[in-house]
Amino acid sequence: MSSDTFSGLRTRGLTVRYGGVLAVDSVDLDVSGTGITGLIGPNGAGKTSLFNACAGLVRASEGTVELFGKDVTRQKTHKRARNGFGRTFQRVELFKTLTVRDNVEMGHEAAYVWRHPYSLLRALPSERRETRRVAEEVMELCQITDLADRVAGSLSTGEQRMVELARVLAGPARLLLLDEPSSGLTSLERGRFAEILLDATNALGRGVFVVEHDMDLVARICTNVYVLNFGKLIFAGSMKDALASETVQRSYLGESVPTVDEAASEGAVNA
Ligand SMILES: Nc1ncnc2c1ncn2[C@@H]1O[C@H](COP(=O)(O)OP(=O)(O)OP(=O)(O)O)[C@@H](O)[C@H]1O
Repeated sequence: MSSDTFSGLRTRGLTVRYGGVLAVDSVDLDVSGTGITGLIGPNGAGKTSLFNACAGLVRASEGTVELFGKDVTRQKTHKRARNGFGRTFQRVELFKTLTVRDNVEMGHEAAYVWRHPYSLLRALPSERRETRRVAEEVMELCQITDLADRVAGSLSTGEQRMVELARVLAGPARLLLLDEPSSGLTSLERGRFAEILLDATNALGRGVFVVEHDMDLVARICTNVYVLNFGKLIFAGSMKDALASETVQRSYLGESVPTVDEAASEGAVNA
């Protein structure tokens, strides 16, 4: 691995095997801690396995994972979270019986628990004030302030996705790993999600690494993209170049990938 410090997520030779199945084959990533980077590929390409190996949910068979200059390859998930990772899952995972505000505040309180576990019982008044301030700020950015007192379980999937985003933004993570955030959303909701994600991560200076099947959404929000096929990286570069790449088009044969012209005509490519 090169010794220079990289501000984001860097993997070298990252490999994941499940018994005889080679799910991720010696992948090198340099995902910036700013802007939005996509990870795409056909079903079974190894995207979730790669994501999980980065977050520490799956053990790397070989290779290294570095986060903001720190080698986290042997660290457990919660330690990687302390080093800057935030994560959302394919299925929305909120505390369904709590209010939206409580869910979002919990994203912020997690940072205090690491510093002093007693905060679970009693937070300092200054911590409570800061938690409330941050929660209000991210709810505003995610346009869910009017839902703050609603119970999370009573919301639509689209609304719950925004709460999930607000919760991870309320935390200390510098790089957010979003696993298919548009899953279960209508096309109208996807457009709104894209706008809010771009604005909120820009405003807060966070980086995003996103696995997403919806190519229109990927083309709209991602500056750079990695493409996996059969566990191997087959493309790494700008979104514009990915849309123009024959290799990428071939790996998606049968799936709907917007052409460069289509993406540009929608004002989509975020170069
Ligand atoms: N726990 C597991 N045990 C054995 N094989 C697995 C396991 N998880 C994934 N695989 C296999 O590893 C390969 C990559 O799977 P993975 O879920 O990472 O791909 P993916 O690109 O995320 O797919 P999808 O887009 O369908 O979610 C596939 O061949 C899959 O069958």
